[in-house]
Amino acid sequence: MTPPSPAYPSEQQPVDPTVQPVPAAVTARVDAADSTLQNPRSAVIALGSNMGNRLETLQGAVDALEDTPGVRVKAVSPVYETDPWGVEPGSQADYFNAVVLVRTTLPPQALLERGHAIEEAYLRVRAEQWGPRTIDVDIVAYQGVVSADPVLTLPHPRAHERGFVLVPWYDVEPAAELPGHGAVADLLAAVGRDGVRLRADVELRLPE
Ligand SMILES: Nc1ncnc2c1ncn2[C@@H]1O[C@H](COP(=O)(O)OP(=O)(O)OP(=O)(O)O)[C@@H](O)[C@H]1O
Ligand SMILES: Nc1nc2c(c(=O)[nH]1)N=C(CO)CN2
Repeated sequence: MTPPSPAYPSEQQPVDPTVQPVPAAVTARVDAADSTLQNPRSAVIALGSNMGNRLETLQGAVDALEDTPGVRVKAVSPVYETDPWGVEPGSQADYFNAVVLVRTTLPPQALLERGHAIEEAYLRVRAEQWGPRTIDVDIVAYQGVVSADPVLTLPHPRAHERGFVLVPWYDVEPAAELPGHGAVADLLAAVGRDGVRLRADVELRLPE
């Protein structure tokens, strides 16, 4: 009878058969996430609502962003009441719009997913493009990132032509630049403030 073979070959370290080698791509992703954690990025988020209690919903979205691990809300713009953009005039209720500046250790895709989760929490229905909604959370810009990926296009592909984004963004960050498009101040001068009215009687709270 042959003797049982030793548990480990005598000249080698014990090998745990349940441990798989970590692929280099995974190591690179973990390292990249580590460096993001130590180095928060700034992002600009546009909020819009034209169904239900618009102010309460916008405030809920601001609070939900602040409650997100890895997201700090740094500034919240005044609230603007705006004509629905991109649709037949009078076909939808007016929007409340605002812009939020955040610092985040989340990568762009995770920030988008958080935005979608907030939309779902407010029972947003995606029935038609530019249709009415309880809440819309758009990532306008993420640091200087430029990407044509349709799942997350950065900067937002239509931000530069939307007064309802540029007006509140300019309020909270007058020197801002939209990557690939130039200064927000110049874009705003070109687009104008038509259909974007300050609602000085309401305001969003910056979470403590
Ligand atoms: N920068 C971005 N911010 C938010 N969503 C984006 C962005 N870039 C691409 N998307 C994608 O766009 C898809 C449609 O988004 P959404 O339903 O909010 O469009 P919309 O608000 O009707 O129109 P618009 O994109 O013109 O604001 C989302 O599922 C998302 O994956
Ligand atoms: N005024 C206004 N119009 C819009 C808005 C919005 O937030 N405000 N969002 C849209 C799709 O993102 C389409 N049209």
